[in-house]
Amino acid sequence: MISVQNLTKSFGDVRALDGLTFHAPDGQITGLLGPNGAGKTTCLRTIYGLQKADSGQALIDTVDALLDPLAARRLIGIFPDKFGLYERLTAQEQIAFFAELHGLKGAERNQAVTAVIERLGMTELAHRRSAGFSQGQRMKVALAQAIVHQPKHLILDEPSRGLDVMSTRILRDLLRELRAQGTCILFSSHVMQEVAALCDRVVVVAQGKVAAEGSPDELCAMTGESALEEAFVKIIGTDEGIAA
Ligand SMILES: Nc1ncnc2c1ncn2[C@@H]1O[C@H](COP(=O)(O)OP(=O)(O)OP(=O)(O)O)[C@@H](O)[C@H]1O
Repeated sequence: MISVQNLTKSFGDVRALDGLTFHAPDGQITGLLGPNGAGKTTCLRTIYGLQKADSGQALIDTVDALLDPLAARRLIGIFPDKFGLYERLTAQEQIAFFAELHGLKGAERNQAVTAVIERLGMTELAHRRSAGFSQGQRMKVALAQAIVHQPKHLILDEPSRGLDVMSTRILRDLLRELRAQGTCILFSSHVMQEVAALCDRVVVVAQGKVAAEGSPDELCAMTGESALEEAFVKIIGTDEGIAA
């Protein structure tokens, strides 16, 4: 479970997070939906312990990410907004490196790496260096890195950007499978279709705070709209920064 309480964060005059509070339960996919600049990435970076909030609390199970960012990170798999790969490493070496960072060693590490490569259908890529990989191939390596240690929590920042239909489907199938296994999945997006297709719960963020939350159906009912896109526009009062 990931729980965010009253997070605030300012960059100079910009208030990126302004008392953000929400809860992402285990075994559910929670989507942070908001226009450009709403504070989604800042929130995810805070939960992952990459950024210190000015005040508030981000709990991963019982671990406070602001007090103990390293412990928080161990409980989470992260699919970041910009995934840099080590171009000289093969996909397999790259994934093994991340497995080691998460404390897996020897036979346990090798088994975990082989399992994730098979699960994501990457066998043909495994021994190729990542220089020259397509966007979809890069996505698979980044995803494999994020889940190789079988984290109980998975955070994804705009996961389907730049992906073709096949890669998007692989990603969605995997997220649904992980949800069924009880993983707490939190992802940010400003793509309406992605959120409507995947999320059990949607947290609508605008100007660093929660503007509304609920299932896609609840948000539609709340606003008297039949489509999530229209509901969203009604909630935040503009369609700027949102993709269908
Ligand atoms: N390191 C930083 N320095 C200065 N301002 C920042 C920094 N990081 C974020 N901001 C500002 O904080 C606000 C929230 O940014 P954030 O990246 O969290 O939004 P977002 O919802 O992820 O947007 P997008 O959908 O465009 O990625 C924006 O106004 C942004 O310009």
